[in-house]
Amino acid sequence: MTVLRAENLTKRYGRREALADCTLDVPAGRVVGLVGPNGAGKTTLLQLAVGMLTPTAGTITVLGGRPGAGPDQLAKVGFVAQDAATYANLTVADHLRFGARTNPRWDQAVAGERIAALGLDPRQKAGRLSGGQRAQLALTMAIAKRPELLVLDEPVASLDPIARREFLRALMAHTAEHRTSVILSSHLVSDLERVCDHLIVLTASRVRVAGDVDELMGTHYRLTGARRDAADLPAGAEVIEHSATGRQSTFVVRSVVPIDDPSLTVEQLTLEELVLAYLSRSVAAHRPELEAAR
Ligand SMILES: Nc1ncnc2c1ncn2[C@@H]1O[C@H](COP(=O)(O)OP(=O)(O)OP(=O)(O)O)[C@@H](O)[C@H]1O
Repeated sequence: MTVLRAENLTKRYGRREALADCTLDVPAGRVVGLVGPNGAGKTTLLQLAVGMLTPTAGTITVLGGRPGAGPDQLAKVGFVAQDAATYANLTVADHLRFGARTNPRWDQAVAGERIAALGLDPRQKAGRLSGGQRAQLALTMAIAKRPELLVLDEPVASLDPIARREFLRALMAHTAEHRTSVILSSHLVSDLERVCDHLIVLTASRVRVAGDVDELMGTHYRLTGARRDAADLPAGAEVIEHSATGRQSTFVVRSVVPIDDPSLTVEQLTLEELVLAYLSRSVAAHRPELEAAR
């Protein structure tokens, strides 16, 4: 089953393209990491997925339905926005009561346990919580809804390192137990490396690469050897990043067939290195003088 399918999905604000020609097919049951620089279009894609925005062109379906189309669709998707929106004048307990009234599959036990484990005072008003505590409250609301898909826009950005680790651990435990699909955006690639099994890299409004992490790790390589042009690499190797020092060339390539060239040293990449290669390619494309100087 597909959790999110997008075909030529485009969102424009006037003449500015926030997302362009995005085609994706994300299988269910994955924890998807959405990564890209500021302004790449991550929030736009997530808001299209939950129905807060409508496409300018193209289509998007989530769990087989149109995002935001009616109560059934809304109940299936939990969303935590970048600013972890909560109601400043409502207490933590009010939030849980509100969640129980408005969500048909609400799990009060899960909500209560999480609030207790976090040490949050149920009588505290949300406006008096710290940014990180508000993020935790918003995540609790989203989890207790028992959604089939959790969409989290930079959920750990406001958390300290320990809280971040706990947050991701709780998220993983929950998704494993309830088989929830998750799409989360983050700038912290090392966090994504720990928790994600599917990756989408978005730069300058476009999807640069998307796929299961295992598949991506098995088709990307670092090649090092005597200085040469990209044209002299084995057939089928798509160059993602290229640098040269003195007599040596280094390439990050994507290739579906194994690289068999004794004049090259072939190494596996970490997920972080793979992501950085795509991000730096996008920087080079926007600053051609950098590429020329390499
Ligand atoms: N309401 C809006 N009106 C006009 N332009 C917008 C609007 N919302 C977003 N944009 C533009 O769309 C582009 C993508 O924005 P988006 O918020 O999706 O990026 P992002 O990848 O989530 O960035 P960040 O990592 O900084 O949160 C940006 O150029 C942004 O300025």
